[in-house]
Amino acid sequence: MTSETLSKTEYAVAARGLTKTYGHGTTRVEALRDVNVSFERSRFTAIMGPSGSGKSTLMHCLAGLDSADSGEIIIGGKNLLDLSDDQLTEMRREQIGFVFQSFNLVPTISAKDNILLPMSLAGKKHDRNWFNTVIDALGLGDRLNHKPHELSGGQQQRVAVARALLTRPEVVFGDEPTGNLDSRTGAEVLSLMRTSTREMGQTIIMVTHDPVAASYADTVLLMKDGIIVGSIQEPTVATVTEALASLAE
Ligand SMILES: Nc1ncnc2c1ncn2[C@@H]1O[C@H](COP(=O)(O)OP(=O)(O)OP(=O)(O)O)[C@@H](O)[C@H]1O
Repeated sequence: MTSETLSKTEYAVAARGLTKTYGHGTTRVEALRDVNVSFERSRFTAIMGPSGSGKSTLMHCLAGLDSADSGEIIIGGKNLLDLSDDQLTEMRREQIGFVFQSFNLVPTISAKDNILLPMSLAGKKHDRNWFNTVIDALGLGDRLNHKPHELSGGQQQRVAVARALLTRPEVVFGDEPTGNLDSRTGAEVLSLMRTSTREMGQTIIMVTHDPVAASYADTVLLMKDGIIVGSIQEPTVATVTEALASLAE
């Protein structure tokens, strides 16, 4: 498929022939070996696989945080590998949202200002209706004037999710977004992420080690040794656990 045909599809993110190698000689590691993958719009996808299988490398390359050696990555009709550094920065700011394990909120400003920060940095005004929709959906209405340290871990992560959703990015990437939360709070955040795909049309791609977190996704992609080796539709904790066990064999 060419970049032109990829950009016209219903995919929010698509990659073809992605390779990434770290190191040289005896320390050479092929972290991605000719990865071909497409992520449909409005779907929640979890990427799973054994340690070292290439999950983080794939996510970092797809999100433009790391550069692939070859291949193409199409987001919003553009091939990331063709963009200049400035264009890539703009793409990350406008088309890509991030939710990290460690929340990454600015401690000195309120929840509301944290949520608005990417738009303020881009010099853009936010759409008040959309802001209210996101805040209502995430149940943050009475927490907006609090600073991050005045919020629980779950509330802080909901602020991070709201911040990611507010720009209406083409895709939100999550890196173990519930890794620092207890199971009940994690379940709440995952449900909200799932709701954002169903009710707001958001596309989410999440890397996780946790079969419970993955069971909230529509699809689980399984990686091993730098390639995608399978997928599970409508995953359950049991099907994911079983698939991971068979990958480890
Ligand atoms: N900066 C780096 N320099 C050298 N090798 C690296 C680097 N980053 C990753 N690797 C190697 O690339 C391979 C894939 O790593 P990656 O972090 O993508 O795997 P992962 O599936 O996310 O692992 P984990 O589940 O442990 O986080 C591993 O063999 C890793 O050691």
